[in-house]
Amino acid sequence: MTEGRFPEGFLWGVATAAYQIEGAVAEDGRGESIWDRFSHTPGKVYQGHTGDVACDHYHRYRADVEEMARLGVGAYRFSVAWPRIFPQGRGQANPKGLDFYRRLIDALRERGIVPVVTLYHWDLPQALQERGGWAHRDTAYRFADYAAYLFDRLDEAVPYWITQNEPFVVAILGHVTGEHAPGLQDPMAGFRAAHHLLLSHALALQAYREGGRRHGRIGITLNLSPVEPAGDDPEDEAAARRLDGLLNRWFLDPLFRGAYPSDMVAHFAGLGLPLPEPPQEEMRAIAAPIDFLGVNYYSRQLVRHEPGEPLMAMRQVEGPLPKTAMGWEVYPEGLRRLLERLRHEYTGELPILITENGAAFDDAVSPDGAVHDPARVAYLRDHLLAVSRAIDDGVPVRGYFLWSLMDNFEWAHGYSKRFGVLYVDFDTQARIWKDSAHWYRRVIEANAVVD
Ligand SMILES: CO[C@H](O)c1c[n+]2c([nH]1)[C@H](O)[C@@H](O)[C@H](O)[C@H]2CO
Repeated sequence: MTEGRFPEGFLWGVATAAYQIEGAVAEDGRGESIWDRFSHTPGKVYQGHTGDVACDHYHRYRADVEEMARLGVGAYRFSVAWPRIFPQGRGQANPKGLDFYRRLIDALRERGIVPVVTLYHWDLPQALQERGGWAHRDTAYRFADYAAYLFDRLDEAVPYWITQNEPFVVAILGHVTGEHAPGLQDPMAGFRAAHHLLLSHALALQAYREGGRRHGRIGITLNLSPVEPAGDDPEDEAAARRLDGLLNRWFLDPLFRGAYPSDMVAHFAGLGLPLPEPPQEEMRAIAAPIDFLGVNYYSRQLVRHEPGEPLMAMRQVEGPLPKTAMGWEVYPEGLRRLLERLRHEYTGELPILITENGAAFDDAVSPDGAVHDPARVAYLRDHLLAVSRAIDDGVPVRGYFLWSLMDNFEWAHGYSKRFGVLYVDFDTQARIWKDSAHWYRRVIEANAVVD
């Protein structure tokens, strides 16, 4: 394959998530989510922004699907809002919630766009949080019930299912740093949540495999990054190994080796965090075969040893490379290296989908009415070239989902960070194609990186 070209049938897509784009948070029976609660809690989100309206996708989905068709994407990755399906997280289902996703999926299929459905993208029903949330084992079983409910009713039309989006972020930012909902700062709750998220994946996987004739493929999405020492001090290298152990291996090892990384278990035990030995049958279920691994890649992590930092004895440092509006280094080579590592250490010939890759930049509408975003075009081009090189080296990458279709609610940053290839004017809800959208359309058409 010549550099920059992609295999026949490569899946080109865009990605979004329910709470970030839908709005209509109290419409048609939807229940409250932890992000509704968190975003309405003063001081948690930039300038008090919430997902109450977001991109109003709940009402504008047909027009948004038309934009996807104009882009020429073959697939669309979106998430189902659990609180629309089960407003209390369990018990009584909400038919109007399911109906919205049926209409969305029908609109996609009418335009030849494959739905790729993420079951959980952070919007836990608040009622389940009040029963303990992900730190409570029962939530994993409620997730499996929710997943089975959707499998039984939507599987005929959904070729790809993703159980969890980024369990690391849910566990650590939601339960240890407190930057995300539910805003806890309790390391033991974080470790319990991490295990219950993996358990929920395992239980949903069992429900999929055992639930009679199923038509699709099922996997999980992890946020993964190369972790590098900021200097050549052996202590910095050890710190990098520790962050790699928590960010990457804490999830990859259970999924592909059936056990938590022993060096990290020992590290936390040494801190007086004796993690309970998980039942072996749970670890076996977590390691059950999946059909693909979803990889979200944005940048690398650069770390130094920091003796005073209580959990990891490390601190992340700013690197020298050009950065996006999030302050993340632009490091496309990291994506190629990550994919090579995955193939050699974990996934082998298992198909990989890049389920998120993209960048935020300070976009603005120019006097000519266009949105010129050369930095995003350059970011996307270089990362697609990295994917193409990995494929040429034999890594079985089967698809790429650009984050994101359109500017949306960027969690604690609210609407201050724009990741879309479509600019959203949140006052009018107008969608304006950025130069990167025109470029991405040409990439898809050519099935290759273009200038
Ligand atoms: C380190 O970045 C993470 O992997 C990551 C980045 N992102 C994500 N995870 C989430 O899956 C999306 O909901 C975010 O909107 C998106 C952009 O921030």
